[in-house]
Amino acid sequence: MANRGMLIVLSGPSGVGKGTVRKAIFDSNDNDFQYSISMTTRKPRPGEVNGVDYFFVSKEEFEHHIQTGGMLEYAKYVDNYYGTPLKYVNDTLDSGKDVFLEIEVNGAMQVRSKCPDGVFIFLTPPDLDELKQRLIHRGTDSMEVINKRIHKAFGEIQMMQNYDYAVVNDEVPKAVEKIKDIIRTERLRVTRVMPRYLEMLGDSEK
Ligand SMILES: Nc1nc2c(ncn2[C@@H]2O[C@H](COP(=O)(O)OP(=O)(O)O)[C@@H](O)[C@H]2O)c(=O)[nH]1
Ligand SMILES: Nc1ncnc2c1ncn2[C@@H]1O[C@H](COP(=O)(O)OP(=O)(O)O)[C@@H](O)[C@H]1O
Repeated sequence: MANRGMLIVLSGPSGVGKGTVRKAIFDSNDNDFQYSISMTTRKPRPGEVNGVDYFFVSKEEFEHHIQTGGMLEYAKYVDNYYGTPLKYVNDTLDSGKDVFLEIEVNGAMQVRSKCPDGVFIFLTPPDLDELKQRLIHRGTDSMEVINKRIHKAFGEIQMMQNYDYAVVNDEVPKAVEKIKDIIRTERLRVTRVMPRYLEMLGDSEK
């Protein structure tokens, strides 16, 4: 049986550039992990496609998934539900492939308690003014929603200490390289430990 895959969790405040950085990672030709598409009750933004960006569902459908144990984690974020469907993550990890989640901090902490051996990466803005500028520049949210997201960002940034790594998203290509380096290092750490562990098992069986 293949070794179970590694779970990689990227989070950080809204507008920091998680989506941009994640897309750049997945567009690069050396990418070899799988993106877990989240479920949300948020309405699609122009250009967003169901089953590609998110699974867009009703509140009732989302709550049904929660009640039937179909979510690895979920959170309510600025009036909407967001969550990670459990089956895809489990099946993909079981097949030996690494899975990449891009989720907010409360969900990330739920994942951390269920899968402590995951790799938790926090993407942080150079400063809060820049974060606000990015949200305004993106042009997808009303000023009211932007202010709610910035307000939330204060608390989110304090959660950074609960992550294994923090990466500043000053320039996208640099952040992408740092994240790829982290993943490479973590993979080496696992494969370095494995043979020793297997050797020890072998010894004890002698
Ligand atoms: N807990 C959790 N958060 C999610 C999930 N999918 C997306 N999010 C987060 O929900 C927040 C809002 O997402 P969205 O409305 O798409 O806004 P955007 O990330 O700012 O473009 C972001 O912080 C996302 O990372 C998920 O499956 N679970
Ligand atoms: N390093 C960066 N420098 C400047 N702008 C950025 C950077 N990364 C992302 N952006 C821009 O900031 C806005 C928010 O990025 P996005 O990926 O949607 O954030 P998130 O998914 O974290 O909410 C977008 O307009 C994006 O083009």
